[in-house]
Amino acid sequence: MDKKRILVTGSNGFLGHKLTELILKNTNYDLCCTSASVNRNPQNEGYKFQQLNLIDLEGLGRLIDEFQPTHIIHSAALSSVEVCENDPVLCKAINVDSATFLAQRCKEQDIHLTFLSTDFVFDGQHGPYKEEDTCSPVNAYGQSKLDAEQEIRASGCSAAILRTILVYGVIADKKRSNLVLWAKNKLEAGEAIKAVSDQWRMPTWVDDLAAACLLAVEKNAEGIYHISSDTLFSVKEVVEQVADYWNLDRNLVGSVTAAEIGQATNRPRKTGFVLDKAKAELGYNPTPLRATFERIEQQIKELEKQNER
Ligand SMILES: NC(=O)C1=CN([C@@H]2O[C@H](COP(=O)(O)OP(=O)(O)OC[C@H]3O[C@@H](n4cnc5c(N)ncnc54)[C@H](OP(=O)(O)O)[C@@H]3O)[C@@H](O)[C@H]2O)C=CC1
Ligand SMILES: Cc1cn([C@H]2C[C@H](O)[C@@H](COP(=O)(O)OP(=O)(O)O[C@H]3O[C@@H](C)C(=O)[C@@H](O)[C@H]3O)O2)c(=O)[nH]c1=O
Repeated sequence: MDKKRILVTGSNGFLGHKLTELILKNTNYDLCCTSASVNRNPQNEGYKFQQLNLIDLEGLGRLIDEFQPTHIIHSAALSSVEVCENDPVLCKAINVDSATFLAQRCKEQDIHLTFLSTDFVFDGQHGPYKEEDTCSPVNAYGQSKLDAEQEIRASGCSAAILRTILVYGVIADKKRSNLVLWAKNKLEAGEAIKAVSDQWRMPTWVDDLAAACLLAVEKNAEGIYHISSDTLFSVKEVVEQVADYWNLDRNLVGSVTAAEIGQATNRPRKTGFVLDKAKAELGYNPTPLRATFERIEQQIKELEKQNER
């Protein structure tokens, strides 16, 4: 059986690192990675890497012609809410126009597209959300992702749109922090932190998200799927779970409201997802929070050993 040829965009990113690691473990896949900067993944053998700015659509088209992917996992994005608010032109170019171009190419060349989207397509007034619930983004980032979703669906290409939430975990690139690592590192340093008490999320372990992407690839899945953990926590409760698991001082965990950190209007208050469709159609099975912490602890130790070599 011919190998699947997977092109991953945003390979230097949080999810991109995990996707590279997971895809390289499977001999049925050939991998090509692309990202705006030079390859930051220390796992830099066994696949083609092409540095490319996605604004260069001609260059992106040439890469697709050269690599001839059967599947594209489009993970690249301007993923900062604030940057997207401050630079709507750049936000549209990266988050919408590149996705639109890829969808058109995928339609023309019969390539399957997996697109990463977000809970920020919702307004956060009625979570947890099903895939068919009405979208009403409250920030430019969420709007750009919804616009991309709509362009992809209008293209008629074979596509899975995976929406996810507040991704956490550990990768080799220490520059890419996230809620869990931020809380763990601060509390281990004995530093007091303030966690948001009035935002509710179903945080997603990056390893589960990468696995979900490959489920979509394997099944040539079509449509929108909600991918997250299946327990709704306030952000502060997630941080308290981190303190409890790693036996850190809960008293260092203070409260802050979304309004106090300038996130009252530009972030949805309560999201979370109903996972029935992803579980039934993809076989998606999220890892419980504390079990993800156990795996993160093991991965941190493995990375420390690799760094000692
Ligand atoms: N992290 C989260 O909590 C969530 C993420 N998502 C979505 O999942 C996807 C992956 O997220 P995550 O891994 O956190 O993203 P990151 O921000 O960690 O990585 C995004 C990657 O996109 C690349 N990129 C950005 N602009 C360009 C450009 N102009 N040309 C080429 N590459 C570019 C960057 O490349 P480089 O580093 O080389 O410059 C970066 O590595 C994104 O689409 C995001 O919107 C959805 C919900 C939650
Ligand atoms: C700065 C700060 C943030 N927080 C919380 C707020 C927020 O819920 C969480 C993460 O803060 P951030 O602003 O980095 O993350 P935020 O931009 O809210 O996260 C989003 O990222 C994009 C890519 C998405 O698609 C969304 O699903 C979501 O994951 O940390 C605190 O608790 N205390 C703090 O001091």
